[in-house]
Amino acid sequence: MDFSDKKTAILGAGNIGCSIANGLTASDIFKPSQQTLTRRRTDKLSEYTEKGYNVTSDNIEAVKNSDILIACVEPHQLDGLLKEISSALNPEKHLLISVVSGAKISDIKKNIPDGVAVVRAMPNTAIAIRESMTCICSETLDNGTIETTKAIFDTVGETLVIQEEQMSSATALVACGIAFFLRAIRAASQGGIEIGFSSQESLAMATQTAKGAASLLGSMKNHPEYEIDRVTTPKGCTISGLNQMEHGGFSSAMIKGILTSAEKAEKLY
Ligand SMILES: NC(=O)C1=CN([C@@H]2O[C@H](COP(=O)(O)OP(=O)(O)OC[C@H]3O[C@@H](n4cnc5c(N)ncnc54)[C@H](O)[C@@H]3O)[C@@H](O)[C@H]2O)C=CC1
Ligand SMILES: O=C(O)[C@@H]1CCC=N1
Repeated sequence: MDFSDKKTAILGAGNIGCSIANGLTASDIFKPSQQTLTRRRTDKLSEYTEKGYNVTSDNIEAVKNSDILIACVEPHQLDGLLKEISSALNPEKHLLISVVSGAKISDIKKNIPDGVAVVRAMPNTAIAIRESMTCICSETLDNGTIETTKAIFDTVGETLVIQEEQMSSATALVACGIAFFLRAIRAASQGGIEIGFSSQESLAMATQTAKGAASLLGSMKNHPEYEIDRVTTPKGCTISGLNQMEHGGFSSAMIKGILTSAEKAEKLY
């Protein structure tokens, strides 16, 4: 899909908003000059101004100058943002993509004019380096908005179209999930320090090993347990370590954490 004559506005350019902007630029689907970033304190976006993005605190101006709007504010800030931009929204022109956790499409539609296309997307911060897993949903699959949204997010990682009822679960697994795996890498590197590596060496070794594990699954398409079986030599040291981790509740802690995050995500708005 060609977006060369389209413009985007990231409304609320904080952590995920800036990550999305970086990813879109890295994918070359939108040049910085095609992207507007809004934030109340624009001084915090000076590096983006220098790179050629349009930076403003004026959401209405951003909406008027753009075709694809990506709402990236915190859940409690969403209603205020939507009420502010409502008069500038044009059903003939705008596609509104919300990455806001917990806010349903029906919630969003209460605050905007009839007919404006609304899609929800749930990316993660790895979108900045085009390695996001982004889950997408809309009310209807037949008006082209999903295709457009998918075409955008396909350039910055993998995408999956899901039902809206699954969106809080997706939030836990893919958006929060980045933090879960980062914490796992940190834990591994702490273990590495205890067995003799410097902090830097240990983190580099844990990071590359985690990347290798993820890439193995991505390339070979095998179940993790199949790949684990290839590492666990009978009576060897891997199974000893793995079983010790399970005695400590490793899998259980990850599963319970994901359930807790999904429940919280549902209540965020
Ligand atoms: N951080 C993450 O990894 C992910 C976050 N999300 C969702 O994205 C949303 C944003 O999360 P974060 O980026 O972490 O929060 P954040 O607090 O870093 O970013 C929100 C930004 O919006 C700005 N803002 C608030 N009201 C505004 C307004 N009326 N006009 C312009 N700017 C305004 C704030 O100043 C802030 O910079 C949340 O709803 C969150 O649930 C979704 C996926 C991943
Ligand atoms: O922690 C949060 O609430 C947001 C949503 C997913 C990632 N960050």
